[in-house]
Amino acid sequence: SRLLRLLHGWWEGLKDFYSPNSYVEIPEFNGYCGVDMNELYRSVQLYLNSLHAAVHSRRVSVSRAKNSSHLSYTLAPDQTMEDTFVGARLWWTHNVDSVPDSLEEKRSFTLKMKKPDRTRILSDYLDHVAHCAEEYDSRSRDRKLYTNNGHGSHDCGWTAVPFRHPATFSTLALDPELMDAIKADLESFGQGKEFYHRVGRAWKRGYLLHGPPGTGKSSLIAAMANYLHYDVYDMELTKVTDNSELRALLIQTTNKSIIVIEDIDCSLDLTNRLSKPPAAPPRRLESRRSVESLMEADDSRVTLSGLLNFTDGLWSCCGEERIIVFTTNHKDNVDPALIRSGRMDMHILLSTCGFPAFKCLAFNYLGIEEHDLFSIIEQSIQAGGALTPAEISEILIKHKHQDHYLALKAVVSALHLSIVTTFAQSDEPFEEEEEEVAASNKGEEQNAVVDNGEVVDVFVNNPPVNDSCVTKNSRSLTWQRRVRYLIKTKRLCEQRRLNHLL
Ligand SMILES: Nc1ncnc2c1ncn2[C@@H]1O[C@H](COP(=O)(O)OP(=O)(O)OP(=O)(O)O)[C@@H](O)[C@H]1O
Repeated sequence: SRLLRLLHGWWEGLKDFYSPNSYVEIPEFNGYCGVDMNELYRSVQLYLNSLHAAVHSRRVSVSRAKNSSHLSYTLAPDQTMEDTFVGARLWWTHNVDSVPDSLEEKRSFTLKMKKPDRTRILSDYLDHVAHCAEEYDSRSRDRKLYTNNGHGSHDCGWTAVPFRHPATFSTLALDPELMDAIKADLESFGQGKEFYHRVGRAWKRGYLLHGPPGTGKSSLIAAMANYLHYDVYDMELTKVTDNSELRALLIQTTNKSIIVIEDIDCSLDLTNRLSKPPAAPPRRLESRRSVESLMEADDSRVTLSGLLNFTDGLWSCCGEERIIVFTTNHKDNVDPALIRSGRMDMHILLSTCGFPAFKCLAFNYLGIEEHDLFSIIEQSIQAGGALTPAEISEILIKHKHQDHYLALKAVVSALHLSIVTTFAQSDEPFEEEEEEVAASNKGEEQNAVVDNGEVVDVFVNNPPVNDSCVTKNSRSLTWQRRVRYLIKTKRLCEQRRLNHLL
């Protein structure tokens, strides 16, 4: 058989010599032992998949991984597919040979091209294949949502589920300028490989999302992950035993991922750099690990310096293309060291719904782009009506089977209620002149009543937003001031009812 192999090799060599074509073999494994996977083989597989092997070749193998929503196509054995690159024609063939006395198979791709093209394009073409494969992989693979299960052992690491959050930048109700700024920042980060290498910085970026509950911090993270096709690592800091476990978790994260620590201000007492006990246990700290654990030596818990190292120490550079996101409802409660520029590069304030953001929600939930009540809603927001996107979404969901008018009227009522609530809580004094004018608007108190816990007010059908009264000295008194005055004098709703409402 040795002689036969020699003759075969000699014959193949002779054929190659006289053939106008050149052949490149790309085996699945490097060497003969079958353990060292050849990255290029996988790249070719992905590349051919990206060229829609299913369409361009007569016979393909199709597979789907467990829990995956994607079909994966590969050239069937002995099938060939043509490609072109800078004017050259190339042919890929998939070879699958059975290994004698074994159930295993030996797989490889053969690339055929004209001999002159080999020196001209081969190296560039293979770079192109690897690059396209990487792109395709990051766009088409199923992404994962990881969480640290926190059983206390250092090797427990992360557990993953498929990441299928539907939030995208088009479903997100956000100020358009802010949205554009975030998208531009993400894009420049995603394409920043060369830049980060050139300036000697780790290819990572930090975002601090802050704002009241229900303003879309989690939704924005999901939209960012969907936009960049990244995995998400949702780190529960209270489940991390100490700094070395934190480091171990960091090392296990993959490139192209977003590492999220939500509610950073109440995950742990990180403002306490010295080992003194905190005044009160942090809100979400488990009782077992509360005060006592914080009093222990630094290396037995997660400390601020551990977290600082996590975000920008040497270990944070062990991967590439990673984003770290902190969220908080109270930015002031977060240690400034943790969110200084360089660690948290972009601070994003998410707050109550502006009018463009409201329009986005109205389109998403009701499918409308315009409505007569929109102008009242816009004016009500300008007048101080403050509802979070979560609150507006709730109202729209509740009324989604009703007439659009009723749904939007409910939004107007809620906006006015929020104004009334704010004014009722304010103790800003009125000027005498304002009181005088407000008191003369008797009609309003008749119409503006509280009915069954809902504000049924004149403003819905008869928007008073721009309808300001003019005082004797030609000073205008806005309707908001009148509402405030009416509340103050208990004409709008007597205190008892207001209390009930609030
Ligand atoms: N900006 C937004 N655009 C679209 N929907 C939003 C937005 N903000 C909130 N929502 C809706 O409200 C729900 C809650 O929002 P989300 O969890 O993102 O808020 P959050 O700011 O992270 O709140 P928390 O601080 O309590 O975690 C979401 O499921 C989403 O439907």
